[in-house]
Amino acid sequence: MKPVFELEGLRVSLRQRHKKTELVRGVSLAVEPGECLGILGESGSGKSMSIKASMGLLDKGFCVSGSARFEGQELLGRSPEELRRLRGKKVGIVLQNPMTCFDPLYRVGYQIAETFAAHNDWNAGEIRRRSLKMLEKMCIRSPEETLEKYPHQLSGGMLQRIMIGIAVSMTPKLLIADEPTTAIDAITQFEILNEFLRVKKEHQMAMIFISHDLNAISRVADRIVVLNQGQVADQGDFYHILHHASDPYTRLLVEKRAAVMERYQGILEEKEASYA
Ligand SMILES: Nc1ncnc2c1ncn2[C@@H]1O[C@H](COP(=O)(O)OP(=O)(O)OP(=O)(O)O)[C@@H](O)[C@H]1O
Repeated sequence: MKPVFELEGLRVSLRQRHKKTELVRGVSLAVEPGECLGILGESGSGKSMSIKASMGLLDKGFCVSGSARFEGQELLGRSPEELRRLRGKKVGIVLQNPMTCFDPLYRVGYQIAETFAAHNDWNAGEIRRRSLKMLEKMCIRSPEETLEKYPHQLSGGMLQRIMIGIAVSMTPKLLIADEPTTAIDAITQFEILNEFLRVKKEHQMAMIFISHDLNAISRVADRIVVLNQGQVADQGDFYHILHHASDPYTRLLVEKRAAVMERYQGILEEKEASYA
């Protein structure tokens, strides 16, 4: 099957005065149609940088080389306008902090409508109908009222759900979620992950799910690529990562997860004992 998206030997460096820092050092990966690829790695491992570099989201100071292809077409070297059109329509992107994606000065409904209008030729009535339908689908109560609200009047979880809803409404070929559950509490995190699972099942779209959290990734990803210091350290399905990964860095992530689970189990047992 032809990949929807692939990176081949992607390199990103930053030149500051006379110093050149390599941030991404030859990353190769591919996402098949209908597949969810998890990119796992600790803060600073190059997860966001790899995606931003391929989608034209980096400033001029960065130097990008190698290859990034979407549906077989090279992305590196394309004009900012071409890449802007690609993002939003064919590639949906959901970022870590939904607050930064909404303008605090405008009502949520206006901002949804603006995005819909920028990528489609829907008239005002169609935009309103689709906005309400999207909010209902994302399980937002009182959709009509929500459209009238300003971002600060909604919770982080609600805004994140709306961001996913906007991205999915464009029926992109690829949905990229960069740490979409990091800035929200555990219960909302659980709901947002369910949302991704539902979208994946319903739309059969290719997805990239970026996270430093092996638990979160294991719920949605079919395959996981582990990044460490700008390089691919390991890859395989969750079972492989959990039981057969040989890379020391990957093992460290797995052990950390086991330690967290053990601690969680201990707290639960303590609580049960105190109730008894
Ligand atoms: N704007 C920037 N200017 C200079 N260096 C940067 C910039 N953004 C990221 N970096 C550096 O690039 C490297 C990779 O960062 P990247 O954002 O891809 O990490 P990440 O794995 O996505 O982690 P996080 O989730 O914390 O963002 C890190 O060393 C980081 O310090």
